[in-house]
Amino acid sequence: MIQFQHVFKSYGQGANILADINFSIAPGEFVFVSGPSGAGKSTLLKLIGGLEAPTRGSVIVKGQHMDQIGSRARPYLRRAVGVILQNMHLLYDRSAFENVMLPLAVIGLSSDKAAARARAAIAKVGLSGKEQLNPIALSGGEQQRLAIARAIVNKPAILIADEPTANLDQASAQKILEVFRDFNRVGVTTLIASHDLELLRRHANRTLLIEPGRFKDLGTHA
Ligand SMILES: Nc1ncnc2c1ncn2[C@@H]1O[C@H](COP(=O)(O)OP(=O)(O)OP(=O)(O)O)[C@@H](O)[C@H]1O
Repeated sequence: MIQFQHVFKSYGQGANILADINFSIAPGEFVFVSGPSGAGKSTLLKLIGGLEAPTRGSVIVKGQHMDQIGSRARPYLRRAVGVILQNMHLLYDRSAFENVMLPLAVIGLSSDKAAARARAAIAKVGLSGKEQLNPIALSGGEQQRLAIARAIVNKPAILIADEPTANLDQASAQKILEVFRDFNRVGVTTLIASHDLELLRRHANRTLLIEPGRFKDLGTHA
């Protein structure tokens, strides 16, 4: 599903953030990406989402070399990966519902179908009834769930999330994790970057550890 082959990544003339990274993730896996701040967790997720290109090596997602895909395949692949970045990028001049509708605008669904899908996505993350609120009126955990609804509304095969539980209390973090688990249970391959060791300890899963100058696949631990 996702393969990294000898991947190097640096920004501009800077040093390598990632150096010779190799791993593969099978369909339906649930994987944490962990490591200290600045080690390159977001960078790794952005490579999978096609938001950054490797400096060297291959990133292969659903059989496609991300650096070689033509402009026609790119939107398809972009939709295959639901991306939740650290600062969520919610639009605060629109309603929660309109935020979730945004990714549907480009795929040519009728407005009825799009609205039904957006409502279903909002229901899946437990926000039914809050559709017309501005995101600013939602709690941190609810905003995070809204960002998840927007990321899954196109039914991606892969979901990647960068620190989705940052700044949340334990109970809200737990709820967010459960939302991801629900999507994973129905087959969505899920990658979550987190440096919350407590969270990682409580949820035994395969973990990829990125430390400055070191990458380790810790495998699945109980
Ligand atoms: N667009 C960019 N241009 C230049 N440098 C960047 C860019 N994006 C990230 N970096 C640098 O790459 C390094 C890794 O950043 P990255 O965001 O991937 O780390 P991280 O492990 O996700 O950190 P955090 O846990 O703090 O979010 C950092 O030193 C960062 O400053």
